[in-house]
Amino acid sequence: MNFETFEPTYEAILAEFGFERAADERARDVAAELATPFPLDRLGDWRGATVAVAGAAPRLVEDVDIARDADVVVAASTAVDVLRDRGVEVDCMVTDLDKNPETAAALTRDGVPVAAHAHGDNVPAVREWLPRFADEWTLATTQAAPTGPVVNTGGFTDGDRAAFLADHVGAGRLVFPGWEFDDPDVGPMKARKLDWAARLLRWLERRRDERFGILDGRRGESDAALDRILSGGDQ
Ligand SMILES: Nc1ncnc2c1ncn2[C@@H]1O[C@H](COP(=O)(O)OP(=O)(O)OP(=O)(O)O)[C@@H](O)[C@H]1O
Ligand SMILES: Nc1nc2c(c(=O)[nH]1)N=C(CO)CN2
Repeated sequence: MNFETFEPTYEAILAEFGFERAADERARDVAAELATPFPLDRLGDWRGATVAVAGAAPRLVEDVDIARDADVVVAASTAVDVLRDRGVEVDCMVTDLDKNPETAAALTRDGVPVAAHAHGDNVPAVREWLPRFADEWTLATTQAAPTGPVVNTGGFTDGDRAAFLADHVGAGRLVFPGWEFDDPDVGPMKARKLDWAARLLRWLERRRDERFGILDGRRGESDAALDRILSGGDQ
């Protein structure tokens, strides 16, 4: 997805959370100073592949085999550690550097790509961690307009950004170990972020003409929200 298509949804997210676009843009510009261009073919060839997009819900420990059986594994944040502890190596990590940046830095040094996200509320982490990453394996991302080496392939939370990235590079089937939208153990802010993750994955599902089982029971709410945002625009 390109930014022009993502922008109306981005605006709706900013409005709901009270995030400032200018703060996201400042964060993006900090990342642009620290990162180098990352041609997306450096991810490897995911075209037509079954890609597991691993989320960090507690159920990931029961879903590990879904990742193990996939052609490609792209994992969000702490999902990487859960999978690696169980013998599943990831092909890419997607993170906003807020929980396990040491894992991300080590992956880049081992030649595993990490999509590191800069947003208005993580600038100190961007400044601290991007210089410790191996440039060649660091894909800097933004949710604002892309600039220089910093890209935006769509999405908001680490997990749904991973799915949008996989889609962007031509993934075949997407499967979703470690996802639980109605997780009773998350706080109110995380729950609202997960609501957006569901809407964004619903949007991706519609665009791809695919069915993601994790969305069963949630499509009505997501469609209503999406239709308010997308009516008249590029669906
Ligand atoms: N029940 C869940 N709890 C946490 N994450 C979930 C859950 N279900 C799906 N996910 C996905 O897994 C991702 C990684 O979650 P984790 O809690 O490790 O990281 P995070 O850095 O707090 O995520 P984010 O900053 O994107 O909210 C989330 O971004 C979300 O997309
Ligand atoms: N400005 C801002 N952007 C974000 C934030 C956040 O807390 N603030 N959290 C995200 C995923 O958790 C993704 N994007």
